[in-house]
Amino acid sequence: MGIKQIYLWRDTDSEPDSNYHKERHILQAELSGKGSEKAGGAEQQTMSVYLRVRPFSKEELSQDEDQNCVVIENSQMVTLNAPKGSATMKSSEKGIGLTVHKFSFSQVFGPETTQAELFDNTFRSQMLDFWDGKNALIFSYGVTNAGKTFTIQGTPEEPGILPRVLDATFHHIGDRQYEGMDLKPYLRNDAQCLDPDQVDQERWAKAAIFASVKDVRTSDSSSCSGKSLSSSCLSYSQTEAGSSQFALWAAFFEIYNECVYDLLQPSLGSRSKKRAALHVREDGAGNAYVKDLRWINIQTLDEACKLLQFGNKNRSAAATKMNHSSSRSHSIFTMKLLKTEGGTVRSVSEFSLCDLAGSERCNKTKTFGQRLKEAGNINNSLLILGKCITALHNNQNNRMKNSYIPFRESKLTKLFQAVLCGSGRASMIVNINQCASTYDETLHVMKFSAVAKQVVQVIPEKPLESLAPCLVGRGGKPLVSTRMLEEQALENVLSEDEPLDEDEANLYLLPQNELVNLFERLQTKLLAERRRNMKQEMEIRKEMGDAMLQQLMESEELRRRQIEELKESHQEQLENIFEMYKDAIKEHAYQSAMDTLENQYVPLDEFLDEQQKVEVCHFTELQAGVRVGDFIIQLPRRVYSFNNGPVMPHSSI
Ligand SMILES: Nc1ncnc2c1ncn2[C@@H]1O[C@H](COP(=O)(O)OP(=O)(O)OP(=O)(O)O)[C@@H](O)[C@H]1O
Repeated sequence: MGIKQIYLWRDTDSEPDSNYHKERHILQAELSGKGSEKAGGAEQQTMSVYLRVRPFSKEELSQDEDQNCVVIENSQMVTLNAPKGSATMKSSEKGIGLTVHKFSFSQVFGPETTQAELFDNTFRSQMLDFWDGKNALIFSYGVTNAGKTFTIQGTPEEPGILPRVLDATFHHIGDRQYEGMDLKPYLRNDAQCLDPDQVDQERWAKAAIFASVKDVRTSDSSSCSGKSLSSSCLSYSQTEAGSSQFALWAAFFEIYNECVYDLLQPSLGSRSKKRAALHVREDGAGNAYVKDLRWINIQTLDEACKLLQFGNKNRSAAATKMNHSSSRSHSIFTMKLLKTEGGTVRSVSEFSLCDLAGSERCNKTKTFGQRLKEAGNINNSLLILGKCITALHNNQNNRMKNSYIPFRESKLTKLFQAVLCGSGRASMIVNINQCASTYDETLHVMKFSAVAKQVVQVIPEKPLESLAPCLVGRGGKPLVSTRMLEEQALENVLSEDEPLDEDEANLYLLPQNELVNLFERLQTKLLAERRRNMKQEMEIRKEMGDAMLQQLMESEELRRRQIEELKESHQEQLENIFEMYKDAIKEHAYQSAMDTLENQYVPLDEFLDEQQKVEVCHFTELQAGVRVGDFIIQLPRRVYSFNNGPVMPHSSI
């Protein structure tokens, strides 16, 4: 396969300082060949994505899993051939998709690659970054049983990347171990100065973990043997001279069903107790960290291995059809290296190794109930990791159109957001097996990694956060002003790494009047710039004002039209109601008239009878009236004759 072998640390006879710088230079030269470039003091580099193909196991060979599905073309190219019966083959028979896929990687490692070869050719540059105060992240990705844990942790006989990084780091520290245990990582990038009580607590916590590991070690096989790897693999030299000292702290946690659990919590042994999930919070600078995560100070490889062993015991593992002991959680081992000088913390760097849960999809693993929920959460966080990587890549391709990157949608991506965005170097190891039965899942993994490979990381030469860790005391109160630390750090950057360029250096040689002129010119420039900015701001404000006014007018017009329409419809309704009333009144009047008529109706016979009666009555009255009239006429005469005797007929009174 022709993998390049580079044993940089073998040269133990030469000067330590020169060794270190020589290593850096060679690695930088290597990196420049792998697509890294420098722009404005920042290093731009596509994310390193390595492929590791694991060998077949005896059972797999006996089950006819070897169907030439994975063919390694060269050190960077691999071909996948769809086997008969796979979904990919069936789709291609229907005319959808291809049966052959080619993928390229930063480097491809075949089944015969040893753990040492893999480590030497991949992650050393990140380890040097870590020693240099920068952050690093490695994550392993692949389906269950593809060799992720083997690559990250390995076995006692074949230690993986993590024990190798630890071993190399302890060799790098050598006798410059900061024994005090009173400087501890705090939040994401800061350090805390512990008082004696707190130091005692740290010691007890550490002792409690190690006490329980002793029992485990006899029964459990550990991936990390605790014996130095230097003799078997590489020899490391102490690299930097000077008064620096180092303190290494480690944490081990897992993300299971979107909950973060501390794997270094001793109480986890008891099955009845429910584990407490930890919260993911943000520090003042927006960096995510796990609140209340247990950090243990480790001073030897043996201690580190015990931690790993302790955490592994706690790791939640659930049976699936594909691999009975498969891990169903993302496990993350994080180291923080505090570099101190004269009681001041110069830098805090972080190195995380993330062993992702198997990436298989639900249907394949035949999962139900709790397992289905697990699979859903695992797939979700991996899906979001994929989405983040795709969005990062898309944004880099099209800088005008920045799309949303969903870092916050899963704990995993939230925690690694800073590194993925360039606060450190991130790399990915893709693990695959060659089995025909898992071909479709493997193809899915390969497609995901193809996108990841295109993500460009812009890593500042000196990330500011690593320059200025804030030292805090009990309760997180700053002990030293951050500004002072920043100034000191800036001073360091200027004095050590960035010699003044020619123009800046010449400034000191200029006579005073020229300096005054230069100052005035700069001041004029500054004023012009400010004026330009102000003008721009005013234009923007005006544009925004106009747009708002326009919007207001439009909404007012809309409202006016709505009111008008409402008025019209009300008017219409009123008119209708009025018409209805009018009709009702008419109807009522007619009805009343009819009722009255009906009440007053007299049949004709009755009416005629009645009329006759009336006439008879009238006649009778008339007759009676005549008689009365006669009587009245005769009355005076009668009265006279009564009084005076008989009177003359017809004489008037
Ligand atoms: N490169 C390799 N050489 C030899 N054996 C390997 C290699 N890679 C993996 N194996 C073996 O294959 C098996 C599965 O590997 P491992 O447990 O690392 O898979 P995994 O991807 O981590 O699975 P899971 O997702 O379930 O954790 C183990 O027995 C391991 O020892």
